[in-house]
Amino acid sequence: MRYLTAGESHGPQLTAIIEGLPSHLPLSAERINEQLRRRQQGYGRGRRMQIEQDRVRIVGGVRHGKTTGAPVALVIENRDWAHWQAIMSVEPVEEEAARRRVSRPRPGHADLNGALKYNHRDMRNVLERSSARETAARVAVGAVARQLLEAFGIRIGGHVLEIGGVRAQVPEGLSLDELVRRAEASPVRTVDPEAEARMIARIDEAKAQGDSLGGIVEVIVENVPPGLGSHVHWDRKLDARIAQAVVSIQAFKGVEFGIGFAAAHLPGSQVHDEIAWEAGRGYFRKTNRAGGFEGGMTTGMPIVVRAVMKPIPTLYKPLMSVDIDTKEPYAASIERSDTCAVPAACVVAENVIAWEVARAFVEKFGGDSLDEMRRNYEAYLRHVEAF
Ligand SMILES: Cc1cc2nc3c(=O)[nH]c(=O)nc-3n(C[C@H](O)[C@H](O)[C@H](O)COP(=O)(O)O)c2cc1C
Ligand SMILES: C=C(O[C@@H]1CC(C(=O)O)=C[C@@H](OP(=O)(O)O)[C@H]1O)C(=O)O
Repeated sequence: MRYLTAGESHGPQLTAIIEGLPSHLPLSAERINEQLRRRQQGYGRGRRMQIEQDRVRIVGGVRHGKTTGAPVALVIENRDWAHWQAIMSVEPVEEEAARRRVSRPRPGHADLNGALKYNHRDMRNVLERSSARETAARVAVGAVARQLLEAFGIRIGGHVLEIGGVRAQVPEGLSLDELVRRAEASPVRTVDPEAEARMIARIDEAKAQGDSLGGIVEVIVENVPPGLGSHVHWDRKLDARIAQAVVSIQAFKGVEFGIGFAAAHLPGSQVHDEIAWEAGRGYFRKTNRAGGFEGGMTTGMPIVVRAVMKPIPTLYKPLMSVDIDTKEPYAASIERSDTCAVPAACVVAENVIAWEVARAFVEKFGGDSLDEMRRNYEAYLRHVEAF
């Protein structure tokens, strides 16, 4: 499976095309909208989220509620476009004022690198596409993948572990259902009410100071069969694909699986997971420090991914930059901006991970029709059980 997205932050719409979904998959626009709605929430976002009410339109590949096997095309309109039509016009615009030209690149954003690379003296041409507005399209794509995974009982949940240095305590043995229930009820998507209050206070403080905050999110995927991904070639390792997908989210800078970076300072005996077998359960690991992967393949234990988001680059109290016209030092441009988008980014991470797991699932079990996939999946489960 593959997908492409197109569209600018303040253009008319975002567009996504997904190719390679099996036929006969029931696909609900409402379930996609549910993920889009989740992405728009979260304490610390700016005014743009009050303007948008993201809803998907399925404009290809689905008939009478089910996929046909043809590419699935999705559209999400930008309500803000109404205010930006002249600035974002596809046709040439004469007046300078109608351009809202950006000439002072923001440290930490894509502005300067993109301008140098694509030879744009107006950095709006860069920021419009580098903007995390594009994550709405990726969440819609992930929400489709999620519906495929759920048809096979695979479930995904996420929560915020840290914002601005405030770390949540996650109770031992919390079920995925309970974790999701608590995170959904929290404005910062955390399971720890005490940390929640301190995270909110930190966001308020940062906002008052014209500053911004990052954090850490955790995503868990349960009921995954063993053997998704492959050890035989670098670009088929599923943990590596997930890492690429997560770090491709705007402002994400790092990813770890299971105990992650702690593996660097622990001896092997405290890092690797002992293998066991029980009648009725088959093979399993006694612990899950590996976070669900060995050799680039799923072990059958839950996939556990943590990822770091840096603070938002646009600062209301801007850092110094250079005006590309005068080459003089100037405070960077101020575009309307979020203070902290970690809770929203957690939803993005869930959905890009859903996509990668679904892609590996289709590779393993075939992607022409859902029935065919199910036959292959069930035969494989019988093979694993008998092994
Ligand atoms: C959900 C979400 C919302 C974001 N909102 C903003 C924002 O309001 N202002 C901003 O400057 N950056 C925002 N970012 C981050 C930038 O898009 C990102 O830092 C930029 O594209 C540069 O890419 P890089 O940080 O991955 O290097 C957001 C990121 C995410 C995931
Ligand atoms: C639009 C979204 O996020 C945007 C991501 C973003 C950036 O620079 O990444 C900058 C802001 O854009 P604007 O200036 O229009 O408010 C955010 O609102 C969204 O998440 O849907």
